[in-house]
Amino acid sequence: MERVVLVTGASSGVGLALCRRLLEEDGRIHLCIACRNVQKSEATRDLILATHPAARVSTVEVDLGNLVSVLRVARELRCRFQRLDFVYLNAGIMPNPHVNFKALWHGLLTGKVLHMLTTAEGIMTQTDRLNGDGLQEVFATNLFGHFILVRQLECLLCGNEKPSRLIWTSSSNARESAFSLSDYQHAKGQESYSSSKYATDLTSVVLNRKFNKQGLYSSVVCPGLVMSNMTYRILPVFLWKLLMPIMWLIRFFAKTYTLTPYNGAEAHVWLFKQKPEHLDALVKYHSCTSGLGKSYVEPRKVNGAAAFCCRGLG
Ligand SMILES: NC(=O)C1=CN([C@@H]2O[C@H](COP(=O)(O)OP(=O)(O)OC[C@H]3O[C@@H](n4cnc5c(N)ncnc54)[C@H](OP(=O)(O)O)[C@@H]3O)[C@@H](O)[C@H]2O)C=CC1
Ligand SMILES: CC(C)CCC[C@@H](C)[C@H]1CC[C@H]2C3=C(CC[C@]12C)[C@@]1(C)CCC(=O)[C@@H](C)[C@@H]1CC3
Repeated sequence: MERVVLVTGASSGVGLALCRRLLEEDGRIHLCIACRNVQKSEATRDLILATHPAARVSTVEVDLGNLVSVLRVARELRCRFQRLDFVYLNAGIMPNPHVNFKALWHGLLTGKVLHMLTTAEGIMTQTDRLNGDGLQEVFATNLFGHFILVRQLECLLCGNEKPSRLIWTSSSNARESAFSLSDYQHAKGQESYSSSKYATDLTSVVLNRKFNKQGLYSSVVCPGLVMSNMTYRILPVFLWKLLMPIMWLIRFFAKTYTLTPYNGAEAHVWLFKQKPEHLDALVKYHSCTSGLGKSYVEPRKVNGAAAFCCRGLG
């Protein structure tokens, strides 16, 4: 039976590399790519078919920051498919990023520089805004749109012969201290990206609690630092290119400097091959690349997730 795999944010970066890598793993899957509009869907399908001409690739359009669009695509998917085996919840944004280089320099003096270079803790802020639905844009796009999509697709994901899987692209920038239940959309702070990714980690834990019995399993991954449209909005492309030799050097000390979308998709592809019953719901799977360029996956506990579960909030 062919497996049906849905990937959001498939038009570029990690999502596009993931689509190609999944087809390298199993050329018989039915890949359904979700992009923002028809032009992007068709261009992405052409790109994928150029390297995998025999692949079965279909398209759907969704703006994850627009609830009407999410409900519409869920309806369309329910009509088109009888079940979904894998859903990669990968689309994401980081609008108006700002890097505090002074704090990075201070980190160098206080010995925290490696932590800063891998998590961006204390050196990155964003300016968020309200979207058309009156929700904070980062929360809505990175988490809430995906969450509503999952809930709307329950009938395709639960109670199937084989377990179905949700795989969320989170981040090592996810931080407990950036998230607050009393301001879960992060309207008041300037770390909306970090908050949305931490909320994603917790959501995955809670989804496992609720749905494992019905054969649906959820995992979170971090692709590491990847050169993509997202990072090209943080610093200009030419500067990243100039910094490339330094980043290859940093990679000897910071294994999460995966740098390419292909390497960044390592954990996503690894999870595709694992039995979900053997995975730990409280772990985030990190794509890593060694100094010599070898890719591998490292599991790390999600900070505060166990405590969150114990408090019974799930
Ligand atoms: N790059 C990095 O270093 C890291 C990235 N990540 C995460 O990886 C994921 C992929 O990002 P990456 O590949 O780097 O960046 P890209 O910007 O290349 O990819 C983001 C994808 O999300 C899509 N997207 C954005 N907003 C929406 C929306 N409202 N509705 C539907 N699709 C949308 C984009 O579509 P469109 O082409 O239309 O804009 C694009 O396909 C994100 O979740 C990001 O947070 C995590 C850790 C590190
Ligand atoms: C590496 C260079 C010599 C200096 C670059 C400084 C900063 C622009 C980067 C240092 C740490 C980076 C980082 C991210 C963006 C660029 C930096 C702030 C992310 C926040 C990108 C998105 C993510 O999800 C995180 C995992 C990244 C963490 C590290």
